[in-house]
Amino acid sequence: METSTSTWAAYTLAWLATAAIFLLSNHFRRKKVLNLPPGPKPWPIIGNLNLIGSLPHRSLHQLSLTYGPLMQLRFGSFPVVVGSSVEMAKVFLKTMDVTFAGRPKTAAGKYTTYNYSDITWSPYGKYWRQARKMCLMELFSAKRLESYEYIRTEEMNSLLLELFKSSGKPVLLKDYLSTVSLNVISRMVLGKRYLDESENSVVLPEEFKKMLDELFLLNGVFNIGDSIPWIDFLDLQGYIKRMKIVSKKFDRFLEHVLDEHNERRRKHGNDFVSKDMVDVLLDLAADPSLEVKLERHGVKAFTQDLLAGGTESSAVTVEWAISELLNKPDLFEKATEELDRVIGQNRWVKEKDIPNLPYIDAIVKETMRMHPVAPMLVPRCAREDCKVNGYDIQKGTQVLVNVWTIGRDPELWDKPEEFRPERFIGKDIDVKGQDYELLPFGSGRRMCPGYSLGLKVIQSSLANLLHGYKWKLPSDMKLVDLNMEEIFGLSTPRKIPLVAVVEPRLPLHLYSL
Ligand code: HEM
Repeated sequence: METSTSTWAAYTLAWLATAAIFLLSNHFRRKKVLNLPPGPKPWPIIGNLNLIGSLPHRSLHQLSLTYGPLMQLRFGSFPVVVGSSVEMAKVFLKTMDVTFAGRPKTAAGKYTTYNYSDITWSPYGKYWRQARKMCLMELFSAKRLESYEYIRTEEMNSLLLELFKSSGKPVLLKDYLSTVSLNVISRMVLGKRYLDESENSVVLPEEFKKMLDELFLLNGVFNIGDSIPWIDFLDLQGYIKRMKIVSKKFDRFLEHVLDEHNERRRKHGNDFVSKDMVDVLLDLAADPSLEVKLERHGVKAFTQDLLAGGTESSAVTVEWAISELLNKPDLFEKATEELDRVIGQNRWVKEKDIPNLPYIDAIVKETMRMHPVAPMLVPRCAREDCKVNGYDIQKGTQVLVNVWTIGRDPELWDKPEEFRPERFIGKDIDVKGQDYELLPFGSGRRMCPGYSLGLKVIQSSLANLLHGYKWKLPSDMKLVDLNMEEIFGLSTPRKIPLVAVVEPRLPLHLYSL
């Protein structure tokens, strides 16, 4: 009996030893065979998170100077690959776009976008493809954008009037800009300003702007729990708590919007005509032929994406443009010389004038080169194991394309630290995802679907702000005091919002719009 027990024990031991050797050898063979891109050595548990500061695009830029344009790091337990050159951007966003068209799973996607039901965070697949088709055919078609031009003009006029009322006094520019963007997008998406105090709204405009700022920040931050999942429940930075709070506030607002839209639909019966983007989304949600059903939470998630995407980014870009120009007064002169020559002193700039204003266009491009709203785009994710430049990239690896680094590459740009719009004059470089040295909207399948709306709002607000007003810093501030630092989130605004003083520069009758 004793002999048979010890025989069994010996058998089991031998079996376990063989299994362990097999598993270990497999593990080492796999490790040896994988040829990962170069990168800093990761620490246990935290990986390379210790190397990432509060401005991650700058930290990764520094690392890329050591490890090259294709490097691999570990954020906690997850591999992250960073592309920092035109060639790498082309590989990730063009040549191998389908492979890298995924998005990583993040707490932000889960808690703030109805469990990845929006466009930005939804995984690559039928649902997302259908969403993009809706954007292309319905929401952002040239015809639809044109049909909303009158909204953009009315809102622009009210910005120009409001600024006139504050002439000579210090103004917080971003507040004015985000009001215009919010009103434009709100009227296009929701059918009315909604956030007017006079409209008895569920959320006041100031509160809504704070909600958007919070949403943008939380969608861009490095939440440690995303990288080290087993401590996720501790919510060490408190971000998840904040995500839940902000998404509850959005949900209350979006529920109200959908109820009102459905009520209007019921009231008009068969005579109902869709007039805004929520109507279009509700039409699609009711369409039985849709390949993937669009549920109520999907309509809410899309609506939130459109409101968020459309408000913050344009305001941030115009604020940076004016800040850079304040730093270089001679550029103001060049811009106003062009405006006076092309538009004249007796009218405001219209959207159709933009193609005739190459210097304004160059200022916008130069601002987007130096201050891309999303300096590393929105993270992508490898959908399968693959090879890039001979290196192995494993399925699930997060991919960042550092367009901030590309914008500072001295081999591409002469004196890249200088704000010089002239560099774009006579050059055939555009921002629409075809020229990989300038990708403020990304490129490829996941490129920003709202880019043409964003560009229209940015170009015409900047042109009119420069045409209609002289800009200076408040009298108690000198140029050297103008802090040009940024903060990181899903957008990258000025750390200290710009305060400036405006004086009208056109005949006064033009300001009674
Ligand atoms: C200055 C204006 C804007 C800038 C700089 C900007 C920038 C970007 C960038 C860099 C991306 C990620 C692209 C990628 O992953 O390759 C993106 C995605 C997106 N943007 Fe924009 N955007 C702007 C305006 C807008 C507007 C006006 C809207 C909608 C009203 C919008 C909606 C979106 C959406 C829904 C996505 C996610 C696309 C997807 O994952 O398929 N954006 N944007």
